Amino acid sequence: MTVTTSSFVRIVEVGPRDGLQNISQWISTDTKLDLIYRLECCGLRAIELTSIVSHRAVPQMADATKLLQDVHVQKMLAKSSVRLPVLVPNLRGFEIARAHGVKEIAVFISATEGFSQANLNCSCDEAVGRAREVVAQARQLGIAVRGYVSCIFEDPYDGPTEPSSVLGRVRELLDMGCYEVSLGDTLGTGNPTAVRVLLRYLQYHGISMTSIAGHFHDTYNQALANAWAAYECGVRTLDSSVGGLGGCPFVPHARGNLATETLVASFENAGIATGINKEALEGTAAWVRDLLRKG
Ligand SMILES: CC(C)(COP(=O)([O-])OP(=O)([O-])OC[C@H]1O[C@@H](n2cnc3c(N)ncnc32)[C@H](O)[C@@H]1OP(=O)([O-])[O-])[C@@H](O)C(=O)NCCC(=O)NCCSC(=O)C[C@@](C)(O)CC(=O)[O-]
Repeated sequence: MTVTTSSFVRIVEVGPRDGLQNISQWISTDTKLDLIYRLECCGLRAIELTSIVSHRAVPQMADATKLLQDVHVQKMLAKSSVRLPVLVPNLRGFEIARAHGVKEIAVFISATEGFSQANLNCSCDEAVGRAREVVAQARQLGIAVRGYVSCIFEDPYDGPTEPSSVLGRVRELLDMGCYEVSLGDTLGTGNPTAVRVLLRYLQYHGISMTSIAGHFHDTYNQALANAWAAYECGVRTLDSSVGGLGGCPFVPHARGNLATETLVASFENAGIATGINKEALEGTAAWVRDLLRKG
């Protein structure tokens, strides 16, 4: 692979949503807003703000509406310089997002049944149906939609995932109008070989890597290597979370995402631009670690 200084990778920061959603201690709305503001100041230009989901399922996201009403968030939403997706599982979540001026949402499905039931309380096909309704309405209103497919390598309840299941779900999301599909190694059991095999399989079946993002959890310290494997296969969008926060409440022993500061340092050191201020990001990561230590 030839790496030139004109190479670029786009980072989608998922810290305020995926990063925080599995933390049991309550994090105040002000602290969440502070995190979002700091991330923006680091130069991140795609920040997943929150999710509008059941407060019983994910208590940490219960203040999504309050967060979206914040004056600074409203100003950020009014500008077009930062993409600020909000995760929604159904039309109800979409309606709330829309009413608060959200210009981008993310819908999420699983490649596997066990996780779909645990996460969304419905089958994969039902989840696709809900996503389709949401995407149709969003598209009519000019709201951009990102899609996620979870459990690309393994499901915590069903075991290994068939690549054909991933392909089918990716196609469905793209066909319904998602501009990009983020592939979630939800358990973090992937490795660079598995990433290459899956991405080549998707490419072989006509999926363009320009419409794919990588979302790697770091359970076995493979997330950075997996990000590189994805990059080598042509993926130019990678999800990560400052401080390596993250995990899904419906994955037993879930571990964090690839840390944004690790991703940025590794790619910048290899001459691949991220547009992010490394020093400011390190400062924010230290702030996050301090915050969680204090509890
Ligand atoms: C999808 C449901 C709601 C279905 O839940 P359900 O029980 O099938 O649906 P329901 O319609 O019967 O609603 C249950 C309760 O949720 C409420 N409700 C219903 N919809 C909403 C909404 N939009 N916003 C707020 N509240 C809502 C509804 O009002 C009701 O409230 P209650 O009567 O219990 O007080 C539920 O299963 C849920 O919220 N699940 C949360 C899933 C979640 O957030 N998971 C974590 C994110 S996914 C992830 O982390 C993976 C990813 C994306 O990062 C990629 C990767 O790593 O793989």
